[in-house]
Amino acid sequence: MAPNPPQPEEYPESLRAYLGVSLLSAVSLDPDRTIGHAKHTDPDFLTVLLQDHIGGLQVLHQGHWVDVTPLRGALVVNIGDLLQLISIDKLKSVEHKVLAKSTGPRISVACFFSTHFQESDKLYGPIKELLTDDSPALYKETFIKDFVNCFYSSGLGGISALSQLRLC
Ligand SMILES: O=C(O)CCC(=O)C(=O)O
Ligand SMILES: [Fe+2]
Repeated sequence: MAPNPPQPEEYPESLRAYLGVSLLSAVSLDPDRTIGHAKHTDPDFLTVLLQDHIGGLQVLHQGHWVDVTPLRGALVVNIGDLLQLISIDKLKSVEHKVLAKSTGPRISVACFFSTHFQESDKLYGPIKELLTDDSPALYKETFIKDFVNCFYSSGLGGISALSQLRLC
């Protein structure tokens, strides 16, 4: 029998404080009902994606949309906006979208790492150790709840929540 997965309160404190807990969400796309999932970056720290064999996920790479080949059992790890914010652009969130395929309905399982599922009054800004004269702060500090609210009020494809916090 598979062991029970650790519960969020069992995660190491350092991981919980930075990346938060995860939310699992199944995303299904039926080609008869939709053309896909609009382009966006994820408003979290990391997203781990399990896909099926249908495919459809594309990432923007050097100005071109590139298909992510669906590999059975492979996990796709996307960097989210909050990791870009705290790493002051050392790690960049990936723009992605999903196209519905005529070959059939598609199911993916996304695990979003963020802290907005728990009450927190922590302000997120640049990791202090990364700040130097050549690498100054690029974004205003933010509460995760404000960041996520901004993401949802901008809508997919709108002005990203991250760019609204950009200092220069
Ligand atoms: O279904 C996928 O492969 C990606 C879904 C996604 O980008 C999201 O839920 O943020
Ligand atoms: Fe996404």
